[in-house]
Amino acid sequence: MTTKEGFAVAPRALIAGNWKMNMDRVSSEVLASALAQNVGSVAVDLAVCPPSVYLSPVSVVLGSSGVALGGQDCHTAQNGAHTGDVSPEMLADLGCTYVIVGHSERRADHGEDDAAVRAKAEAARRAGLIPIVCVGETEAERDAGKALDVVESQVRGSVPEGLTGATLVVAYEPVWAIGTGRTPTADDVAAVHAHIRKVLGDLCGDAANVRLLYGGSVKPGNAKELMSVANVNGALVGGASLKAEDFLGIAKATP
Ligand SMILES: O=C(CO)COP(=O)(O)O
Repeated sequence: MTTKEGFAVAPRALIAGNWKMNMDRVSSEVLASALAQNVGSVAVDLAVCPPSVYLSPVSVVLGSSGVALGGQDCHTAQNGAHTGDVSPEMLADLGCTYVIVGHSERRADHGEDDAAVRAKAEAARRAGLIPIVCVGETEAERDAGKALDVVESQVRGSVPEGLTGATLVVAYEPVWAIGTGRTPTADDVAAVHAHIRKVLGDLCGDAANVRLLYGGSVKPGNAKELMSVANVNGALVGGASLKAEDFLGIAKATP
């Protein structure tokens, strides 16, 4: 049986919260606890990506609730003289399932290019983590009509070859939609996601099963429309992932 998007077996949508550099220990635990208690009321997979210093307490609170844990970034090495960095093996050791790589804030603030992002995604696989590889155009690139070209080039440069629906997640996050309250139209999201799916066909054996997340100003109020777009298999949520009610509201609005 195949779904309208062509999945051999439709994966559940994934709603992942990128807490970025927010929260403190107690508020992290309170939020994680609310999600752990309510995960049974949603029909999607949930994941949270807290700041690395709070992974451990959040992991304890999540326990065996089924809410998955992820890192926000990782180094490529397993260990060594890399002051301030965290290896994918360390994330796995704390119970992480996922790690975000290539977020636009890291591409912009830390000069990470596609090759660096791909190396991180490969390192994540070495540690058994599922990389959430982020791509997305800037406003100037979209205005110049280059959104599809930019995203294609990022996918080809950042996604390692040979991954599958079980070992890769890709997040489309238009830079101009992050934290701005602005979102692309459903048609624009559909066009980019269909294009990413097509490009992944050259890189992955089962591109149809790779979950493609949309990220950028996803809120409970717009989640239903955005999450209903063809080839959208979930969301990477920033601001609205910091409140249990909003994050769960997005999860509940996701088909
Ligand atoms: O960058 C994002 C998630 O990684 C999106 O952030 P916002 O949901 O705050 O726009």
